[in-house]
Amino acid sequence: MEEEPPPSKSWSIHTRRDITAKYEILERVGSGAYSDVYKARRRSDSAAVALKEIHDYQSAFREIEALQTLHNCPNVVLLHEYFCSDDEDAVLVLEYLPTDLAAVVSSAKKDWEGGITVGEVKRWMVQILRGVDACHSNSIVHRDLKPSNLLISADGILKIADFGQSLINVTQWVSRLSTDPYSIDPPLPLMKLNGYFCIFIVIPFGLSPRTYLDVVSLIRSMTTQRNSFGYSLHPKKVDFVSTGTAEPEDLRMDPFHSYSYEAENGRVDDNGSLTSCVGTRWFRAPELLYGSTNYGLEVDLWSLGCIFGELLSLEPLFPGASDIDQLGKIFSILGNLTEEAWPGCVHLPDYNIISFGEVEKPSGLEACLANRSPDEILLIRKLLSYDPASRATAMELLHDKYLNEEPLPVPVSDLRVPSKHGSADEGSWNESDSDFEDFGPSLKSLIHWAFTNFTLSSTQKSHQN
Ligand SMILES: Nc1ncnc2c1ncn2[C@@H]1O[C@H](COP(=O)(O)OP(=O)(O)OP(=O)(O)O)[C@@H](O)[C@H]1O
Repeated sequence: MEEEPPPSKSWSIHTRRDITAKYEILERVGSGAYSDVYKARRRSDSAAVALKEIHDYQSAFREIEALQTLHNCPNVVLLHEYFCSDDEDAVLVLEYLPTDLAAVVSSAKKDWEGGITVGEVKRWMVQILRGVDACHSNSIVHRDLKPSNLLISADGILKIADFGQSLINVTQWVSRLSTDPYSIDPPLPLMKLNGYFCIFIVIPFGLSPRTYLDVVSLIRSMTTQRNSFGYSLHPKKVDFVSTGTAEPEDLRMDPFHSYSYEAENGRVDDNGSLTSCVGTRWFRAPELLYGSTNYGLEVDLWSLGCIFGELLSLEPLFPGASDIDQLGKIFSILGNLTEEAWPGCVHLPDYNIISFGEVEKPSGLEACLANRSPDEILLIRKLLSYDPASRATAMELLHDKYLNEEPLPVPVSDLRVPSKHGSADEGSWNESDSDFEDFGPSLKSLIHWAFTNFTLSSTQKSHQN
């Protein structure tokens, strides 16, 4: 009798000998816009791992770069290893984390009398802030912070995951350029940041995944040497940033901005136009909703405000059904976005394109966070500031009075950790839009962009001097 083909046959990951030799694939545990995630058992020691098969190579590279940079951060998911070849999807081997913060909120809402205790809320917040602080200290913008991307181990350790949209904040580095990249022969853009030399490389579109990663590891493994300008590169003090997936014109405006087609209901926008859509709508900062192309790490801080608000109220703060509705929901609570609230906001690309009626009496955060203490509301307000520069940083919040006074954060071992289940909210998370990257043109024009920017920075610097 002919044998039934195993159901796994259609899953490409099951045909990957290099992977199946080391890991026994057990079941699919999740999927996102770019990936399928499987639970697996490592054959050598039976440890549970997650195999994340990423169908978009740019997203895979971003995630690999970010997780390598953040390796050993206790509140960031651990990347054990990855598999990558020219003609197959990248597969990341991650520590397996069985649940997430969305499940905590959902369980608290449905099953926990009194919801999440203040001590628990504080412990979740501290863990999230530590993870975000690690990202931001490494100039990594996550850009898609939301409860379902905050994974949790069975013993209550929260870890930030899904760095597929993350980017290194090139703008910040370029503006802090303190050496002349043109003095290096052969020309290699070199930046110095906090005593670290950073090499700026432009990755051309079309480079095969294998070659890309070879280039990356070559740069990482550079040994100590003196270049013609007299700077020595220490292997542990060399990092790199890469880009190369957008039009040079676009990059000129925003080096780390990911231009994308916004997918609504699983399809590309009717007009097919490029948008500045990153992150999940409910957690998206107003500057992004208004099409900003020079945003910074602060977009994550707005998302944190939304996440913390949800931890306190067990409801999403701004559950917008479209981008316009999203802004409408924000204004109805916080008031209109005006020059008074954020000087310069009128210059946001879409500010004069989208108009809203005046909200005479915004309901205020107090209305959404009924029964919460003034300190809790104040903490959320520090994050949900319209002016990105006024948002509290993750480090500042870790020192916030609220988190350091009684009741103190409970020990991690006292946290209630629900198993992950199909919650009522799940559809809502999935409802979030996703981005499909558009890859850009030639290496030559990208390099041109990089050098133009470096010229500007150098010129600005010499003017200052
Ligand atoms: N390390 C892990 N351990 C256990 N499950 C995981 C892990 N990583 C991801 N998952 C599961 O897989 C799902 C999809 O993963 P992830 O969010 O990283 O993918 P994505 O394609 O980038 O998703 P999104 O559409 O949200 O951007 C997660 O919601 C989670 O359920």
